Amino acid sequence: MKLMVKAPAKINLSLDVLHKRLDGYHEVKMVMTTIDLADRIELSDREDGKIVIHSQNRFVPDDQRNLAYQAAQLLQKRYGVKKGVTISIDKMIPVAAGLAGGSSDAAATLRGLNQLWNLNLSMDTLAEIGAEIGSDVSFCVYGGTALATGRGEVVKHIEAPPNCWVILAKPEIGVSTADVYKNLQLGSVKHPDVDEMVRAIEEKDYHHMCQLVGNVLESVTLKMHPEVALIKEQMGRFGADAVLMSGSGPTVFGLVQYDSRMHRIYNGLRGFCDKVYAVRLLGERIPLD
Ligand SMILES: C[C@@](CO)(OP(=O)(O)O)[C@H](O)COP(=O)(O)OP(=O)(O)OC[C@H]1O[C@@H](n2ccc(N)nc2=O)[C@H](O)[C@@H]1O
Ligand SMILES: Nc1ncnc2c1ncn2[C@@H]1O[C@H](COP(=O)(O)OP(=O)(O)O)[C@@H](O)[C@H]1O
Repeated sequence: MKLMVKAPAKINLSLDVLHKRLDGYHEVKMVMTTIDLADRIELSDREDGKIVIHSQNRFVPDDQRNLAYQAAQLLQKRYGVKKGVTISIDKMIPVAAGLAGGSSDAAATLRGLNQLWNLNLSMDTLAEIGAEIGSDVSFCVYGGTALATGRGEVVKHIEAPPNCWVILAKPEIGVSTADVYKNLQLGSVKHPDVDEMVRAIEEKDYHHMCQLVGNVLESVTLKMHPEVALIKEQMGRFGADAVLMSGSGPTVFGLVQYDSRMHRIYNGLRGFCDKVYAVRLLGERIPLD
């Protein structure tokens, strides 16, 4: 049997880091939301028990390093599944970009295999399993919009943000999330007001939401890669209502409401930047297939 699943990217509208924990992770408080840029994943049953990854993208690992592979392996081991699976990843989300592409592939694999292998697990159980793969995987299991705390795996759902365009610009560099957290100097950062961001979203106050975007990891990545600051500047100049780096970067996103403004920014950035996209917010949770 075959199954297609979509794995949408996320952006962080607000990202604060509270402190470094004893386990080496950082305690975070962030608002995440899914966007209409998604990898497409095809899952095909195998009788030989093997997990096989196919992807045309040379940056996507085809072995145990792939987060989708890890998702399938965890389900096999935990639930004694004898079947295997071929996971074909049609990669649309840029890799190592701060958009949780790998985490979303893992989450989509969990949702899809739950169905393909008749496991009947709840979304909450899939999210718990996801947390073992990576901090962002739990959120990606549900999608939608959430306040994420802990190391990112404690997910509280909130309303979808007011709808708008999201323009994404990714320079031709990849960023290691671990390096960014390692270089973060918490004494000297400006903390965003995450609670106020949640309120603005729930009140569907687009302009207040735009005023509140903030990400403590931004200064770290900007120092490592000055081209990210240049993209931010360009997006602001072309008229985005809010401009912010997503996650650990290097992707910069801009928010706009009007189609005409979206086209102006999109066209202005193309040619200047490696990859540019204009997509809608998804905002709503992914139903259990
Ligand atoms: C920064 C964020 C924001 O959403 O996203 P990305 O930029 O990766 O998309 C996340 O916190 C990234 O989550 P994720 O990419 O799942 O991280 P993990 O695989 O769990 O961890 C990778 C490494 O980042 C560091 N890490 C991650 C999460 C966290 N709360 N504290 C940390 O210190 C650790 O060094 C860890 O070894
Ligand atoms: N399915 C996958 N898709 C993309 N990258 C993956 C995948 N599985 C593992 N990786 C590895 O994870 C790293 C981070 O990728 P990604 O999830 O795209 O970025 P980010 O954590 O910045 O959102 C990549 O460098 C890649 O080697």
